[in-house]
Amino acid sequence: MESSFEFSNSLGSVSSLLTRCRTFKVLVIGDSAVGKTCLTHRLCAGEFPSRVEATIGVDFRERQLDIHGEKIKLQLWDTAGQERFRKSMVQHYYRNVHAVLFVYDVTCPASFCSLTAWIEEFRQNSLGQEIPRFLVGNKSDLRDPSRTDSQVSQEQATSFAKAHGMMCFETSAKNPPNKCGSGRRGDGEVLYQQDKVEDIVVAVGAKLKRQKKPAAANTSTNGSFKVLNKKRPEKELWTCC
Ligand SMILES: Nc1nc2c(ncn2[C@@H]2O[C@H](COP(=O)(O)OP(=O)(O)OP(=O)(O)O)[C@@H](O)[C@H]2O)c(=O)[nH]1
Repeated sequence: MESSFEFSNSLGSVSSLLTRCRTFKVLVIGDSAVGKTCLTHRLCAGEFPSRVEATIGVDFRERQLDIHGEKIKLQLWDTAGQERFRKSMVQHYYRNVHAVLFVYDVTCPASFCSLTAWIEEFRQNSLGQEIPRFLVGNKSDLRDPSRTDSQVSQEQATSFAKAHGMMCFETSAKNPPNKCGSGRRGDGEVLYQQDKVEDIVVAVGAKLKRQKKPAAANTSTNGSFKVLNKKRPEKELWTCC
């Protein structure tokens, strides 16, 4: 009796091992107000939040994915863009990170220029590991074809991404396109592209799935350090799948 109980127990643990999904820590960084919180909401919950406040410290959201038959979980770390809300947290952000989304606002060239500083911070804190990085231009719904000078062009984004070895996307957390598309000027230059938000999570998931031996995700959610959170309850950790 006892041995069959032990046997079924061990079968249970084998099957739970087989069905357990790998968790990957994905850092979302960029200037304040580029839309990191809204984007992570959209990526995880499929909706635009009705109300947002500046992130204090970090917020977490999770998204489970099925990539070619393997379940994986992306743990998105929505970090504070404002220096005063992130100072003491920076080292925690980068601990055991598996991927980074660098976010800028396509209608705010200053947020694009800041990417160099964000990349430098990443470089200084990530101990030189080969971590997949993605560039995301947000707020594409605000693009005004008559004011291209005050916006970040697709060409700029593409060449920046290429120079830094990143995949590059342009989307809108508020009004995401249903299908991919692009806009061209008379001379054929691509001014913008439209990526579905889902394409971004799938690209991140697919890249991470291919990683042979991911490090364990950061233990932040089991209280390894204090997370300074916003006051509003909907910003707390939740899982959508
Ligand atoms: N039109 C438009 N507005 C957006 C979009 N994404 C975010 N916003 C708005 O941009 C503002 C800032 O959004 P947040 O998501 O709080 O920005 P954040 O980068 O998380 O800012 P911090 O927490 O300070 O780092 C809010 O007013 C949002 O409603 C978008 O895709 N389109």
